[in-house]
Amino acid sequence: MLHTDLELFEQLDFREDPLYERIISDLLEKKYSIVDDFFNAAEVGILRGALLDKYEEDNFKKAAIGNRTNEVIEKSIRGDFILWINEAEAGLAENIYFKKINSLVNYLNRTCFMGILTKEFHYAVYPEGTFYKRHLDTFQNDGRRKLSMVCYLNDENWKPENGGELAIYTNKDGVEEQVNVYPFPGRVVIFESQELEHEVKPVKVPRLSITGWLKTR
Ligand SMILES: O=C(O)CCC(=O)C(=O)O
Ligand SMILES: [Fe+2]
Repeated sequence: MLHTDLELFEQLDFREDPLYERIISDLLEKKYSIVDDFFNAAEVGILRGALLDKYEEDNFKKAAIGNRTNEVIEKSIRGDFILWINEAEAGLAENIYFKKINSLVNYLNRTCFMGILTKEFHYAVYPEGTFYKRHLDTFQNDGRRKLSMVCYLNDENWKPENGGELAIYTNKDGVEEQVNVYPFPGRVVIFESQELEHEVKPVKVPRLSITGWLKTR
């Protein structure tokens, strides 16, 4: 087999990353992965500050269901407010975010041929009393969504009693199981968009996050 110098260089350059390897094996095994402290407290603080500034400037809009050209606002299904993030216009906070996400995406593309070409992310605020009923993310009519990623930006005092847990419904040999993921700050949950139904339980204290999708086209 012939190698160009570049290919050889890329192989030498490759370093196995234990965290990313764990995410990949979780995804293969159970279709989801939960990583605590994907973002550290300082990073979460910066991201939360950026989110709150934009929220207070009234830049968020009620989230809709359906795809982006055929949106319907349905409060009985979801009650969050969102702001799409444009990577080309990313500020300091968003750059911190994308740096880490891009590193993961590069690793996934390099090691498991996932072919992730595009991403889309939005900030989300779930005010008190809101929720997002059980759904599949392809419900958004977007079959290109492969992996869903949610990063929680709540403050360090977040308690399970605040509600707003993400319930992921898994299926083991035809038996459904519910996995509850509490939205602790810095935690990231990644799951297969087309495989796992999930819901956000009613929140009792405003709940902050960045949600996004890694897509094949
Ligand atoms: O915020 C979460 O935990 C999940 C949000 C979600 O399911 C979505 O936006 O599609
Ligand atoms: Fe979802």
